[in-house]
Amino acid sequence: MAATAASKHPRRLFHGFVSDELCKELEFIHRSCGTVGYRPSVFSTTLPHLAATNCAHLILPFLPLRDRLKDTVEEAFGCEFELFVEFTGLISWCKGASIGWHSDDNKPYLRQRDFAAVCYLNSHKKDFKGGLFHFKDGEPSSIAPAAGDVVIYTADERNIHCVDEVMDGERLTLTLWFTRDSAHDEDAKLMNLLPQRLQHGPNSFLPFPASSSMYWFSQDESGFDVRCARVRRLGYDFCSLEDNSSEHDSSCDPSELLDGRLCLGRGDEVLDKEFVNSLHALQVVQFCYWKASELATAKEVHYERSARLSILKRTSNSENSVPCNYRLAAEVLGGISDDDIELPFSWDDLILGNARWEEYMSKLSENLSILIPHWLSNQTLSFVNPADLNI
Ligand SMILES: O=C(O)CCC(=O)C(=O)O
Ligand SMILES: [Fe+2]
Repeated sequence: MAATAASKHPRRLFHGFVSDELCKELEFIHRSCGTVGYRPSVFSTTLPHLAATNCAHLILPFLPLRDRLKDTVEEAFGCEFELFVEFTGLISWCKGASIGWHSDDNKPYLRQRDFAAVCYLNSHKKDFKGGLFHFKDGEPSSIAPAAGDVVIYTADERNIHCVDEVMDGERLTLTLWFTRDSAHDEDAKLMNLLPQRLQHGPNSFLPFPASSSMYWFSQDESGFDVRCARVRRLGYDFCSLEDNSSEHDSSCDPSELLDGRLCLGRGDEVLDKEFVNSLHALQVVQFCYWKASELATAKEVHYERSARLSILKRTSNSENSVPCNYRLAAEVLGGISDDDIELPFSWDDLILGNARWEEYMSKLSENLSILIPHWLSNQTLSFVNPADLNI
């Protein structure tokens, strides 16, 4: 009987729960802010990490979905108690990542987890190979991730599950766990980090990188910085302007160069614009990738009015010296080799994209400044349209 089956394995699968546009926006956030994750071949972007790297404004796009998931879980499982979000994170699994049979509350430090929600942000076969999800018993028994679909289930032994090894590409999810225990409320943690943001002022939307070890992916004595790998994947690289590079202290850790001012290069050219650090440049490049088709149609109109930035010839001094194994990066992040990277956009698109990135970030940042005092007084991070707050 259906009712018995549902109570034996309380779970639900929803198709088309997350819009394509939001899937792409969250992918942009992950590819421009993510760090190396807690398991091999995994990258993650958590909300506290965004707050800690001066990107708290990038929490806003998560919130309406986060609220909707909480309501859906409470309703689907008939919760007569309040739920708290314990964890919200973008998680990507690359070649070689998998997880065997488990329940999500199966460690002493995970006992507080009552429910899970996994939102698939990209699709099996199209974006990655392998990575199918299976429940040990009950229906549905297997899920081929498709962008926009969401599976929710109880975190206990009624929903033992596993994920097949990812064979190629990057499998991206937004994963949330919910708890009845207010001591594990993620909002409370975030609330402690947000007031710092108010001190920086509403126009402070430039990212601060975390420690360079958080971006270092290592495997078998080799490795790469995920920020370098991700700009490289879109055809660019970080470089310094010639005059600056001669001043670098050769004894310093090359990864620390990624914390300071740098430029973007492509082939033998360098754009004459300094970004405050690698995360800033990476965000602009990833933003252009996200908005590539919009930028391609908008640029004719734009160039009649805008002043162009110049493109310089690269010199040997401008190479950055972070020792990345790009072959390993290409293997881990997707089957694109160094020789056949497709360039999705031109310098012109990048210049226009940089202006659009500033508009996007400053709007989010302004909204965040309106919302923080409201959140602090309510002690919860639920989504409200800033225009309705009448401040
Ligand atoms: O990404 C998925 O499909 C599920 C991942 C999982 O089981 C976990 O993170 O515990
Ligand atoms: Fe799991």
